[in-house]
Amino acid sequence: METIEAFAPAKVNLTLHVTGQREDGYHLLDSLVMFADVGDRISLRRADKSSLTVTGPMGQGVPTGPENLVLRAVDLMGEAADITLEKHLPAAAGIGGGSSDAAAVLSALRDLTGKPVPDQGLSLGADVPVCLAGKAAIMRGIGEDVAPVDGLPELHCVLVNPGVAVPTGAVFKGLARKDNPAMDSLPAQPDFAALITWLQRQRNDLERPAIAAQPVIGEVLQEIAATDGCRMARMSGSGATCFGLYATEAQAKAAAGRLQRDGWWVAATRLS
Ligand SMILES: C[C@@](CO)(OP(=O)(O)O)[C@H](O)COP(=O)(O)OP(=O)(O)OC[C@H]1O[C@@H](n2ccc(N)nc2=O)[C@H](O)[C@@H]1O
Ligand SMILES: Nc1ncnc2c1ncn2[C@@H]1O[C@H](COP(=O)(O)OP(=O)(O)O)[C@@H](O)[C@H]1O
Repeated sequence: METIEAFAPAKVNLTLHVTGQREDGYHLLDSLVMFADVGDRISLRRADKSSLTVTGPMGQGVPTGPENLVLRAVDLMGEAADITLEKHLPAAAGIGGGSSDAAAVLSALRDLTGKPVPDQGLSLGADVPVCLAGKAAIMRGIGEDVAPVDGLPELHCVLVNPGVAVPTGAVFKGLARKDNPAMDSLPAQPDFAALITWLQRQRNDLERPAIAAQPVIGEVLQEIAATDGCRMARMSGSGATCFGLYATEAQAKAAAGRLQRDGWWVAATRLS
């Protein structure tokens, strides 16, 4: 049977405004999301019974049982498959590793079988619909409302994770306010300078509670901001991964070199 190779890119929340809370406890978001050119790699083959092998430099500690989001994605599609998941992204890191893996599997099985993806995969996680869209988008609701955004410039970026896992639910619980202002409207077809100017006026509302839980995130942000050419530094998702944005690839690569520390995961990448 045919083996399919799929790429599951890191998701970066360039902004993350928490604008309210539903009765079931989930929070309403307003977030500009882009995708990196670093990510996990998946190979998948339909089978009579599902199996999963996890490999790769960041594979340690990733669940290999039915709780892994790739197996839950196969189940959701009513299929069975042998999967090898090569982990390059840190888990529980605010860059959607598990959600992006799940979305890659959903999309591969949708293409292979012609079956639709139930509810855009929302039942697997609030980040799955935007990962399934797989391109720059504004995400609203709890994550189910995804509006693709065209005309953004590619961004040179450094991602830094200090090796501490931050549980998403706990960070949301630490928010002082749930009803923060939404994003300003995004300028149409912004160039790099205009996008940076706009981004600097927006926020990640989860940064403060994440830093309270893991103060090292504050250090990471300061260290990124101090690198040559850094135009802005912010945390992605519920952390602990933070990003820096640069005008050139050379600056992003030089910054990645300077940010290497024992136990830190650092990647120079391009966001689109
Ligand atoms: C915060 C975000 C921003 O993109 O990213 P990550 O930090 O996970 O990467 C996402 O909304 C996370 O998406 P995902 O990681 O798929 O979340 P889920 O598994 O659905 O939810 C984990 C927990 O986060 C909280 N949660 C999540 C999403 C949301 N809109 N409101 C919430 O309150 C809930 O407590 C939930 O139990
Ligand atoms: N394929 C997967 N890759 C990474 N983590 C996974 C996967 N499947 C399930 N998990 C579990 O999901 C949790 C959140 O992981 P992840 O989606 O990477 O984080 P985040 O939502 O912060 O971006 C982890 O703690 C891990 O135990």
